[in-house]
Amino acid sequence: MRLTDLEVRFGATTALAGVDLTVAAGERVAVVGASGAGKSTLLGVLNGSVPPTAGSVRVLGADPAGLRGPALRRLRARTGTVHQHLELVGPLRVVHNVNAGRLGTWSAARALRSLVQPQGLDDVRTALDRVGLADRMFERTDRLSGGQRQRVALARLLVQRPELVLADEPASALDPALADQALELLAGLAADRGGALLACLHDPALALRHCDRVVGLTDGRVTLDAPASALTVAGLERFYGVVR
Ligand SMILES: Nc1ncnc2c1ncn2[C@@H]1O[C@H](COP(=O)(O)OP(=O)(O)OP(=O)(O)O)[C@@H](O)[C@H]1O
Repeated sequence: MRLTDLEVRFGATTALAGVDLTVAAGERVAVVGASGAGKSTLLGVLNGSVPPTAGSVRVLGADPAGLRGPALRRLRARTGTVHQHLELVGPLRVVHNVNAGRLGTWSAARALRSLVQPQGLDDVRTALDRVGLADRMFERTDRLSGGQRQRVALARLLVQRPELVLADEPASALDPALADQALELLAGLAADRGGALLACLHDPALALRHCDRVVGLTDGRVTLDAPASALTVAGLERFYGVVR
C-alpha cells in the first residue's frame, strides 16, 4: 500500500497532513503515537471508511475512495480490520459475529440464512478455538467480558482471511500473555496470505516484540519511521511522552 501526500480534515481539525507511507507485502508495522495523533484515521483511510481530503491512496492495487458497489466490496473482503470499538453486535450470538467476517464473500441470501441456521460452523469453531473461546460459540456476545469480545473480533478476522490486516489497539483489553497471542495470530494471518499487518499499539514493548517497523505519528504527521531493531522500549515511551 502507498499513501502519497495524504491529508484528512474533519471540519476545522486536521487529522492527517502530508503523510507519505509505503508498506510492502509481508511487513509488520506498528503505528504509534499519542491519543489524537491520527492513528485510527490512518487505518480508516486504508480500509476505505475515511475519505481523504487530499493526496493519493493505493491499497492492494486500488484506490478505496474511487471504488463503488461490487469492486469496493471485493476490496473490503481482502482488507480485514479489528476496530478500536470492535463493532460487534451485542445481542447476536458469538457465531454470528464471527461469521460477519465472511459477509464480503457471501450472497445476501446466504447471510440471511445464516442468521437462522449458522453456516460454516467448522471454520467458526476452529477460529474460536484459536482464540480460546470454542465453548462460547452460541453465547450472546454482550454476555462476554471486554477481553473475550476482543477475541471474538479476532476470530471474525480469522474466518475472513484478509490479505491486508489492520488492527486498532487489538490487545488493549487483554492480559500480557493473551496480548502476545493476539499479535502472533494477526501477524500469522497476514503472513498466510502474503500481506502486511498495520497495528496501532499503545504498548511499546508489544510493538517491538511483534513488528519489524515502527511508524510514529505526531499531530497527524509521520515523525518516526524506523526498523524495530533500531528502537528501544524507553525510546518509544519517550515518543509517547510517557513519564515513569
Ligand atoms: N469522525 C470525526 N469527526 C471529527 N473529528 C475526528 C473524527 N475522527 C477523528 N477526529 C479527530 O481527528 C484527530 C485524530 O483522531 P484519531 O482517532 O485518528 O486519533 P488516534 O491517534 O487514533 O487517537 P486514540 O489513540 O485516542 O484512539 C483527533 O483530533 C480527533 O478528534
